[in-house]
Amino acid sequence: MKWTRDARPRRIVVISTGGTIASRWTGSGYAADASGDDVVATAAVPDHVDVEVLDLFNVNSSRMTTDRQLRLLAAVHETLADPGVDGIVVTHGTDTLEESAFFLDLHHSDPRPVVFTGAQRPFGTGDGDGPGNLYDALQVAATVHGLGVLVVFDGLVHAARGTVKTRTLDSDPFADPSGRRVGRLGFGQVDVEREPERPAPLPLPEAAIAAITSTAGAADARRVLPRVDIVMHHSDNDPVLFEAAVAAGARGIVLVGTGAGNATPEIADAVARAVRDGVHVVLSTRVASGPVAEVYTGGGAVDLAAAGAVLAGTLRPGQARMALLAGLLAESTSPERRNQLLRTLLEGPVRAESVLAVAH
Ligand SMILES: NC(=O)C[C@H](N)C(=O)O
Repeated sequence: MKWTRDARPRRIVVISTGGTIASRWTGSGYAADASGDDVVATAAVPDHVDVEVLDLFNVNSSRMTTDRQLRLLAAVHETLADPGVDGIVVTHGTDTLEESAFFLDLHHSDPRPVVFTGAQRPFGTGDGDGPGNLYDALQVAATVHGLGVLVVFDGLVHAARGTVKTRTLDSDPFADPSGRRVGRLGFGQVDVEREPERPAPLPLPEAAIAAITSTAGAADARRVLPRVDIVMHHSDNDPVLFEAAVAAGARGIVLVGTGAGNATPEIADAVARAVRDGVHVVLSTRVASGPVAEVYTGGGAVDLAAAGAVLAGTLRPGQARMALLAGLLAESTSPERRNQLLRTLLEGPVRAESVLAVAH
């Protein structure tokens, strides 16, 4: 379906958070530095679009934190409280863009779009890709609705869910390795090829947002924000790092298995102990695409699931961690209900069961 727009002026708010699109040379490397106004000034603005800028923070996105992601979620929510706003563009570093975009998508209940974009080449360079990406993101934010949180990069439109950074430096760094993109841009139109599948949005995590904005500050936030770790399996791995995460106070751990989500009997025992102690474990994979699936025993996903791990579907580890974090931040009464919620948040369009049905 092709989306176009009439001449009614659209009000789009650009929320600036840093990344390469705002990065300048510091003398020893690039670092986020330029303001949101400066970033917007580099780009052409589509016809009939009025842009307002909100400078939220300015970091390279490898320095993203739960605290900052909650601030971003709250800023989006407050911005959309104004019915005169037509859409939002978030400029963000590409390293963890997939995490913030998905975290926001899990909580996004408004038909107005939130569009993430950034750059692979730095601010103010002649060959920079930031200005073009920002133009496209403004175009999409002013044109579509009802598609949730989107990622616009290099002329392509992706759903937040499932889309990850698949190339470190290319100008086309994002893709869903297990699915299809949402669409593409061209000649003032947005061509939407599929509608993203999204679970029912979660309510805003009010207690966590109150904690990070409270005067009690960091101490309060540490008490409320759950620690969620990622531990990767490999040949010769033992449970030491997994157990270190439990000892550090993790309330959730993403276990990144090999293959379709496999590890060892010793890791499966460690998972069972952690789950018994109230830690939520999600099983993802270090393979680039495809779902985790209960195929193998002897420490494989069959045993990890029996030990209490919840399978991450086709979500890669960073996004599986976001679903786990969102599940832990949501009000819930019992571990069983939370696991049920996690299954809903993790489950994507490609379901392991259907793959297994073919495999048997
Ligand atoms: N291209 C980028 O934006 C990478 C950058 N290091 C970041 O994520 O902030």
